[in-house]
Amino acid sequence: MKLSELTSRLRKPLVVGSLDVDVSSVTSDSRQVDDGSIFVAVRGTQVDGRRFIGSAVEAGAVAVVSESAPETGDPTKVTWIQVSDTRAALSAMAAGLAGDPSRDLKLVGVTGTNGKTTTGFLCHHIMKSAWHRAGLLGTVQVDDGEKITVASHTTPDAVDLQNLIARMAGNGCRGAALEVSSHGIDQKRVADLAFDALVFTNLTQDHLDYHGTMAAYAAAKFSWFEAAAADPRGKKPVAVINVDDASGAELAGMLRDKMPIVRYGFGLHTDLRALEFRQSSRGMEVKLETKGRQYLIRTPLIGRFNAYNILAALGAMKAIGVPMRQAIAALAEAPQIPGRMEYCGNRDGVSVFVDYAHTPDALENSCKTLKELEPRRLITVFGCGGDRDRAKRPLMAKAAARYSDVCVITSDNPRSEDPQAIIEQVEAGMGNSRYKSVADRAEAIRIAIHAAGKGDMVLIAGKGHETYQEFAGNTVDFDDRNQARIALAERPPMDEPPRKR
Ligand SMILES: CC(=O)N[C@H]1[C@@H](OP(=O)(O)OP(=O)(O)OC[C@H]2O[C@@H](n3ccc(=O)[nH]c3=O)[C@H](O)[C@@H]2O)O[C@H](CO)[C@@H](O)[C@@H]1O[C@H](C)C(=O)N[C@@H](C)C(=O)N[C@H](CCC(=O)O)C(=O)O
Ligand SMILES: Nc1ncnc2c1ncn2[C@@H]1O[C@H](COP(=O)(O)OP(=O)(O)OP(=O)(O)O)[C@@H](O)[C@H]1O
Ligand SMILES: N[C@H](CCC[C@H](N)C(=O)O)C(=O)O
Ligand SMILES: [Mg+2]
Repeated sequence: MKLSELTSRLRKPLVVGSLDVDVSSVTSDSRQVDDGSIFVAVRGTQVDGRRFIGSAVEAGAVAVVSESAPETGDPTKVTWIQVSDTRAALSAMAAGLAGDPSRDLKLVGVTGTNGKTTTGFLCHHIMKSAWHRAGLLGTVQVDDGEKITVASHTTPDAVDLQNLIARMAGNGCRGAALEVSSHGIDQKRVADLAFDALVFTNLTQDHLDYHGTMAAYAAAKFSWFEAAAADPRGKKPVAVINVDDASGAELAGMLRDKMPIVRYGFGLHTDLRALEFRQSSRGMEVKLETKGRQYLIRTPLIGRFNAYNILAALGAMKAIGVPMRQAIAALAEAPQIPGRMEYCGNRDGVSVFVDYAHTPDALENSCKTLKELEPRRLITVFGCGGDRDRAKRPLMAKAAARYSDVCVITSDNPRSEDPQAIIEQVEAGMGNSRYKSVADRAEAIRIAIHAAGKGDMVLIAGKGHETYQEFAGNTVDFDDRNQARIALAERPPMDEPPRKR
């Protein structure tokens, strides 16, 4: 492709050099530059990508995109393009090179603090049952329609994203579900995708390390909807919004005259309304009303929060034209979503669940869900990630303490932080509740499962599907589910009642 075909997509570029150049790829990482690449020098959160312009040119870059005027290099050899927003330029060029693949399939995007992965999996499952092939992209895995691979980000960078969507379309996927993180929106990773349905699940505290304030965090989420309303890119996108959530209601108000909206929730003034919800340890039933008709949904998922995720998925399916009855039938066979309320077995009457709750709201929801199943005691093992929102640590403690009989505070992914210091910040929120702190996560899981008695439930929260634990400078293999199974298998024998002579 000629460089000129891509620069036509940029906002007011200042070009020094020739546009009649063949280009093969675009990247913001100098380490991925090849002959014919365009190097986009992004000023990142850690380093300024302009530092790598020299090495990118040496590696074969034929064009450099930067927010500053040419400084190095020879514009007769390397074309220099100055723009005001390099992340936007990266996204626009990536879409151009990939051939705007989001036009070729129905694309559902899901944003919100909690529930993106779950809703994404549900949409993917329903689309697959309706259309045979569908794509999925999110925190846990990527399904390109032919192969499933492990994901590195919730929302990958614009180049990987565009290429993955192109692969899905090429593999015959008629639709795809994509998790849209606030980082992804803010860093314009999704800026050049045309969505058919944009789902908003909820907004509660997380990621303040990145966004600074809840207002900025909300603004990032809202901007994705506003952009789609202002520039639908040839589609007629529908916003699917949880209006029981205060931010969701605010968003629906903002979008009222700008795009079609499907409002969902348990409250009145919804287009998809849950009327009743009943659960057991084996699944739940939700009675739903839409357009004056009632439906009964049966699914193996549990938890009121999952009733919301089901409404979100059904709202998205409605937006992309999957018939309601077909979608509901598929939900009866909903898959186990890795690490989301995943049942890990029962021994001696002790049952163990692993869940990815790593925000105050999620932890409260998962503890409450298990407590509602009336265990003798709920024992919760959890910790908080390092190098992430610190303000959520005592709040997660408060949420866990509220519904658990005993907590075991441990390490999540400490990353560069001191594990003990994180634990102390968690302890600050425990109040007078019963807890024990054990920094070693395997040991904490073992202690919780071995201390449990008949009728108790153990919840291991925070890491869900993760198969590693990240410490300063080293990442080790670690899987809560395996640790839970090991601890269950190694449970010491229960005290036998004394035999009568
Ligand atoms: C804070 C954050 O979001 N960082 C992401 C961001 O990095 P950045 O733009 O700040 O990059 P940087 O490290 O400062 O480097 C600046 C530029 O120099 C380039 N560089 C750097 C070194 C070099 O030798 N050559 C070179 O060209 C880099 O490629 C980059 O373009 O863009 C990178 C490329 O897309 C991401 O890999 C990186 O994710 C980091 C690893 C990360 O941990 N991100 C997390 C917080 C994240 O994105 N999470 C969200 C939400 C999770 C959820 O709630 O589900 C997600 O979507 O996964
Ligand atoms: N709709 C919801 N509302 C509140 N909590 C939820 C909801 N759905 C799931 N949860 C809780 O949040 C945890 C994470 O769920 P899920 O992975 O679906 O969210 P996510 O938005 O993808 O999270 P992440 O941002 O980390 O990728 C679950 O394990 C559960 O405890
Ligand atoms: N996508 C989230 C996942 C957090 C998971 C938790 N285990 C942690 O490490 O804090 C993040 O990167 O903030
Ligand atoms: Mg996710």
